[in-house]
Amino acid sequence: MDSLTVSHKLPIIDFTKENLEPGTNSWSKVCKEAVCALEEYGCFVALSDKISLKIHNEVFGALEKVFDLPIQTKIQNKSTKPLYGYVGQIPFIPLYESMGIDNANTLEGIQNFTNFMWSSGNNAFSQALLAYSKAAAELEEMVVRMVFESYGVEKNYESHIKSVNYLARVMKYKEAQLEEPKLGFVAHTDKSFMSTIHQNQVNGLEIKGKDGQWFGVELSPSSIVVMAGDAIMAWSNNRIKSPHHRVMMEGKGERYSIAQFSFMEDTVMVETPKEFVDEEHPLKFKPFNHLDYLHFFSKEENRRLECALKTYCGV
Ligand SMILES: O=C(O)CCC(=O)C(=O)O
Ligand SMILES: [Fe+2]
Repeated sequence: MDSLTVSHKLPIIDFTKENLEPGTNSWSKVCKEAVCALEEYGCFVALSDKISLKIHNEVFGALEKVFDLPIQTKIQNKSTKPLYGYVGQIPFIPLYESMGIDNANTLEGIQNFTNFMWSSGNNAFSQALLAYSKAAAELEEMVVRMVFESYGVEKNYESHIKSVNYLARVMKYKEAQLEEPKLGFVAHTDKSFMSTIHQNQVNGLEIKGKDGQWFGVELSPSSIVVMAGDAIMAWSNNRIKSPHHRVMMEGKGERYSIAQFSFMEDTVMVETPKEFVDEEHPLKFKPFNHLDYLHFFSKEENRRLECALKTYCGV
């Protein structure tokens, strides 16, 4: 990183306040901070008491165990949905390995995954992941509610939440050896509506600011990054932009992280509410099916587009 990068710091927003309920002063304050940060950076760090130290320790203990399984077992993590299965052994990002757990905030979703990894399941793993996934989903839902409220479309919130599924991607990054490239994962924007990212004690996530500068994010055990994906960018008619981010393994130790992505169900379209469109703000993106967008992005020829969303459904 060059010296200019210290000029940015991702906003840290405190979600641990007591009675953080809609209608309270603390809610309005956090709401303002969250929407401001999303509009400026596309993401922020949330301090959350939903992620207790117990949940944090158990989830990363569980991740170490699953990544220790033989590669033949890990590649059993497959899905009919594109980009939902095992990813690893990629020559240009040799430090990276990850697996996907669909419907991660339900016991059924997690057990479906554990039954492929361990012939008789793994209850400790399932419970640890489920506790984390539910807490992260609750935090995301709170942020989504704040966004809908502050843009005056809270009437759409309940139906939005009912149409969301969560994919958790669990990740392991090996420590980069001397002379080895440090790139853990390539620069990209998330294809989700929104994402949450949590890590063990090893940093590595970097965000690209609006001015093009990359800067690092330092996280404590109770902090989670909340990040806008391409779908909220389309939904919000570009008010919130999905930020470019990457992982650089500069430090010591193995990094484990868990990114949880919300995707809209197949039965609904990602669509900009009419409230966001007027003469001054013409419609930027046509309505689209979220899974179809993933199919589009998963094609090799579309992976390096500057803005896949614009190519896919830009007006
Ligand atoms: O590991 C991380 O911190 C980020 C991973 C990520 O950006 C992703 O999986 O989309
Ligand atoms: Fe990402």
